[in-house]
Amino acid sequence: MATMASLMGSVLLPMDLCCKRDSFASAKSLFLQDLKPLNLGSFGRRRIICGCMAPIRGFRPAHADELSPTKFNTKDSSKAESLSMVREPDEADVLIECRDVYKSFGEKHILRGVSFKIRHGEAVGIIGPSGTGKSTILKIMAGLLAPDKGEVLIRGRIRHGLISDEEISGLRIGLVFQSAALFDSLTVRENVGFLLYENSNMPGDQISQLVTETLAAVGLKGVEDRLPSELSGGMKKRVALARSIIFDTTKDIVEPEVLLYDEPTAGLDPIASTVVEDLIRSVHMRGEDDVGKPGKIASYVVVTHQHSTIKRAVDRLLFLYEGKVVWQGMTHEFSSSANSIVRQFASGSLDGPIRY
Ligand SMILES: Nc1ncnc2c1ncn2[C@@H]1O[C@H](COP(=O)(O)OP(=O)(O)OP(=O)(O)O)[C@@H](O)[C@H]1O
Repeated sequence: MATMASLMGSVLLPMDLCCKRDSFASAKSLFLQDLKPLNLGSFGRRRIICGCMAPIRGFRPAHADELSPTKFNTKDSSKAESLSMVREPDEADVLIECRDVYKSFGEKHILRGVSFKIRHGEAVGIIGPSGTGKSTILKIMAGLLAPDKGEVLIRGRIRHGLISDEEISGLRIGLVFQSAALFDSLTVRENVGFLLYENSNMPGDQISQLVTETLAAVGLKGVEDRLPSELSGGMKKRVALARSIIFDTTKDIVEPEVLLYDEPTAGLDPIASTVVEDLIRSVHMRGEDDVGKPGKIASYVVVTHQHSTIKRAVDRLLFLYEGKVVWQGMTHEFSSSANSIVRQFASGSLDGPIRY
């Protein structure tokens, strides 16, 4: 059974099984087999491929009525004023919202009412002790796992169940797992262009050109024909990132993309970590990629334990502990927080409310 998968541009790829096959065709057939452990078998293939990518047209936020200026009598200024005071001004910028999310595995109650919002343009870190559910919440955001209770809203619309092209619109969600998770039997070109070869009408030479451009954006040149086994760990992570940011440039509408990174710097030496942290920044819309173009990722979320990644790659932090977000704030506020849980975690002390 695949223990890791990557959701890239809304598509799941099997990871650790790929090395057992030696052809692109085999990888394609594994693609669907591996979805079954994730309980996605009932979805047709097209639906999985297009999950999270339904057209933005006709998009209507859950609170569209409340937000409408015609909802309230404008003469009732006190009501309008009190509403404007409680409503956050940039609600329309929210791309993903987790609202009171619960998740258990058997008797283990992992998430117990997790709520937060990811806004357009944000770079957010999720931190917290081991086993507290950070990867679990990423998978729930990506649509790989369904919450037991609570809601995930994608651009204001509640997502029902797992990824499905009919229910989610206007947002691509990419999940980049800790291991680079490449198809070992495919070349770098085939890995990076996998979705486009499989699901777009783009001609092969156009995909190949796009692959080369995307690899250049993450600082890789001349590796298209190599196999993953011929790359260093850091290069593999770059290839995985290229695979998650490539998209069909012939489409009329390109939805914003949120990238979810699960421990992207785990296992890397400090310098290699810095390279990856800068890469994460560079593909973000506020950054600049390796060829000097502005990045295209609208927002990203990084689960990490690494102090350097917290400091270098994210602006805002969510601290998850005992199934809830117990603290959130800007990265620079983290080390000076008075919250005893945060203080203990930041100092690595054995004394404090966190027990191992
Ligand atoms: N599919 C699953 N089935 C059973 N238990 C699971 C499953 N997925 C996660 N868990 C359990 O849920 C808990 C939270 O796991 P998760 O990987 O989300 O934690 P985490 O905060 O990311 O941990 P770490 O920082 O160590 O990576 C763990 O105890 C884990 O064993």
